Amino acid sequence: MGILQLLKSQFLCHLIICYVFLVSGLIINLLQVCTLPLWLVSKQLARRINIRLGYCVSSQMVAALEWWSGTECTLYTDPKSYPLYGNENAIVVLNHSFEIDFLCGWTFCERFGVLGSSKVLAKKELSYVPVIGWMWYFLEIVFCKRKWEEDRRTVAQSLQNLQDYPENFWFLLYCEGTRLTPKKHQISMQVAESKGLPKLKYHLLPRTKGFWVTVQNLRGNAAAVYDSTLNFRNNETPTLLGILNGKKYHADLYVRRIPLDLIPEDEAECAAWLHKLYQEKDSFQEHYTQTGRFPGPIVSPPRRPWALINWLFWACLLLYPLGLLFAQLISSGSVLTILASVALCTAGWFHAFTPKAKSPCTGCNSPSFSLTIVFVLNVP
Ligand SMILES: CC/C=C\C/C=C\C/C=C\C/C=C\C/C=C\C/C=C\CCC(=O)SCCNC(=O)CCNC(=O)[C@H](O)C(C)(C)COP(=O)(O)OP(=O)(O)OC[C@H]1O[C@@H](n2cnc3c(N)ncnc32)[C@H](O)[C@@H]1OP(=O)(O)O
Ligand SMILES: CCCCCCCC/C=C\CCCCCCCC(=O)OC[C@@H](O)COP(=O)(O)O
Repeated sequence: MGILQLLKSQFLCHLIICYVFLVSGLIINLLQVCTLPLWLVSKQLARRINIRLGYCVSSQMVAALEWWSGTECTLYTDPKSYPLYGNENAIVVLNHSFEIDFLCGWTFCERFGVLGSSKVLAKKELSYVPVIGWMWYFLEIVFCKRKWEEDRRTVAQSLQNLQDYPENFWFLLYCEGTRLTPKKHQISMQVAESKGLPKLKYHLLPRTKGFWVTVQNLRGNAAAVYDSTLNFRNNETPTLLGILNGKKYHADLYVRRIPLDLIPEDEAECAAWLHKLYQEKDSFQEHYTQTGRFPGPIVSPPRRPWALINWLFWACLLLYPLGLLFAQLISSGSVLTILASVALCTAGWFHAFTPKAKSPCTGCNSPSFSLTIVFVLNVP
């Protein structure tokens, strides 16, 4: 193991990264609250400011992926579609199989300049997560309760609100509705069988209602659907903790641009269209498994320095007071306080990064925000 790799696996480094993320995130949440009066005066200006504030948060996670872990993200797509990416509004349909699939999505958003304005149809529970969830309120993220009777109205309304959005955005839709596990796959394929639909090997049966309502409400606003299929080389199972540990992954994303006009307006036809799309996505995954690559040419956009620059800015700003705090802690000479601080940090780290039962944060074994307590309580 090289020195750099050893450094990346150090608890102290993880603590610093999380500290910068959490504290800067909470500051940005506060700044977002301060933009509230501006919404009444100039909605478009408030939106543009929030896009940039949002970028300051999400690009930190992108920086961790691109610069800290050095993960490589390769794009397979038609070179004719490439110039349109980032220059039009689009609905992104992505498979939901990996813990960091959203982060790979964000990386491409960053490279095509739409990270701050990127949107998603997210489960309501995520809106309560400090930093990310609170930030999303101000970015007009669309939340759903996964109860169609309620969602059909609220989701449609939130999408209509985006009609006059001032910057290009990508709207991400995980049509599978939940992350793939063997158990969920088994149940999903029973549903497929009962509906007389072909079984899928690599995907859950897509939920069609959210897709239909999105397409209907973004017609005339979004130009295309980006059918995106993600996989990782060498059967890697990437995790956020792996990223934090500086583990390098290799993501491959296959994107097909489908003009929105080609998607049927009728609900039943639209549902059938989506089922067919997922059968095609399944065949692309099969191709990847067999050959180790997706069909089509590689046109990878290079990583940009902005995410790293943003992180360095926040790190400089926030590590100085932390350094003072530590100096005070050491100079206090109280062994008890020092030991209590170390114990709190360790407990916080374990609580945040060990698998646990379903949490409202991610619904799986992803980090929670309990790390906050470490910093709040770590006062000499
Ligand atoms: C160039 C580069 C291109 C691309 C780059 C890639 C990406 C970058 C883009 C943007 C990035 C932006 C942000 C990313 C950041 C973070 C994202 C993080 C998290 C979000 C993740 C989530 O929260 S996923 C969960 C929420 N989302 C969804 O659920 C969406 C999908 N769901 C739906 O659409 C649903 O229809 C619904 C939510 C609208 C309503 O749900 P409800 O359950 O009430 O209704 P359904 O119709 O779905 O259910 C009833 C029907 O379903 C059948 N059924 C029952 N069981 C199953 C089953 N197990 N599987 C499938 N179907 C089932 C049932 O029979 C009913 O069928 P009917 O025929 O009777 O309707
Ligand atoms: C700079 C590095 C910063 C390190 C600190 C990391 C802290 C990151 C913490 C949280 C990031 C929140 C991202 C939210 C996206 C989570 C994706 C997700 O949770 O999808 C839910 C979906 O599956 C459906 O779940 P279930 O059907 O309920 O199961």
